[in-house]
Amino acid sequence: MAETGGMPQTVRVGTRASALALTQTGHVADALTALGGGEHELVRVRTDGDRLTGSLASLGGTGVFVTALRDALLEGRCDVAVHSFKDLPTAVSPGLVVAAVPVREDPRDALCARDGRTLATLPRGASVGTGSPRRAAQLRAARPDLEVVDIRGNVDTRLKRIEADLDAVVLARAGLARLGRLDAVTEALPFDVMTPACAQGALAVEVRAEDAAAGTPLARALAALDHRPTHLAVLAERALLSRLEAGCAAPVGAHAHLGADDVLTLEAVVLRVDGTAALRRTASTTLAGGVAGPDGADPAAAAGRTALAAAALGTRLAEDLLAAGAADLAELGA
Ligand SMILES: NCc1[nH]cc(CCC(=O)O)c1CC(=O)O
Repeated sequence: MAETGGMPQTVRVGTRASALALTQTGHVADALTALGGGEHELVRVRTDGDRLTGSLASLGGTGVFVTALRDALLEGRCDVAVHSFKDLPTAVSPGLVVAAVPVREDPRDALCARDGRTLATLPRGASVGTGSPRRAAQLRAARPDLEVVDIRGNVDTRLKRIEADLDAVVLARAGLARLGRLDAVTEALPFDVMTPACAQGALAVEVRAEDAAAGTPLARALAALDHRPTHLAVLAERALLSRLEAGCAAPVGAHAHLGADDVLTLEAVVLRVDGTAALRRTASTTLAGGVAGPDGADPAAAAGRTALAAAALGTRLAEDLLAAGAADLAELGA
C-alpha cells in the first residue's frame, strides 16, 4: 500500500456486490481497522460469477467469483480482497498472498426444510435443492429416495425456493450465519453425513505480496487477524483438493481440525456423483514445534515449516485416496 508523506492512505478493501460478500468483507475491514490497520473504504468489484446466471459447472468451474477481485488487487484498484476461501482456486496467484485467515465459522452444511423437517424426517421422494455435486452425492448416499434438484443463485434466492417449489435446500451454515439467516436452518448436518467443502466457512484475506511483508500497520493488522488453527486446517484441506486435481465442483469433502497437543486431523470423502459409492479416509500429523513455532526460533521460518507440515498431511491423504481409486470413482479430471 502506498504511503504519502508518512501518512498511511485509506485501505481500499475490494468486495463483490452480493449481500454475503458485503457482510463478510465489512466484518474483515472493520476488524483490520480495529487492529490498527488504518481507516478503510469498501470498493465494489463486479465479477463474472455475479453477472452470469448459468450453472456453476458450465461457467468453467473454479474461480469465477475470484478473478475480477484479483485483477483489481493486481491493478492497484484495491489493497485488500476478501474471498470465501472455498471459492478460491487452489493454484497460486503470482504476486498475491493470503495474508490472513480469520477464525472459521461453523463449517457444516445446513438443511433448510419446510415444516421443520430434518434429513431423517423429510417425506419420501422429497425435493431438495443444491447446485453442488458434493452435496448432491452425499444427499443421495443418505437418502436415495430424494429428488435432488439443481439450483442456482444467491442465498436469498435459494431460500425462497422452499416456499415456492422445493421441500428443502442445503446451504453452508456459515453463509446463513453471516447473513443473519440461521432461523432458516432446520438441521446442521453432521460431518459423517455431509462432509463440508474444503475451506467451507473460512475467509481468505488476500493482498499484494509486497504489502504482506512490508511491516506497515496493515501488515501488522493482517498478522493479528490471522487465526493460525483455522489457517493450518484450511491449508491441509486445500492441499488435498489440489493433489486430487479437483475443483470446488468435484464430489469431494474434507474437514481438518487442530486438536490438543498440536495434532492436526484431516478427514476426507470422495464420492461417486450418484452417491452409490464413497471412499472415506482420515489421517493425522503432529505439528512439530507447536502451532506458533518454538520459542526463540525464527518465527517466520517456524510458521513456514508448520504450514508445510499441514499441507503435507493433505497431500498424503489425497495420495491414499488416489491409490484407492478416487480419480475413477469421482471422475476427477474427466
Ligand atoms: N459457492 C458459494 C458459496 N461460497 C461461500 C459460501 C458461504 C459459506 C462459506 O463461507 O463457506 C457460499 C454459499 C453456500 O455454499 O451455501
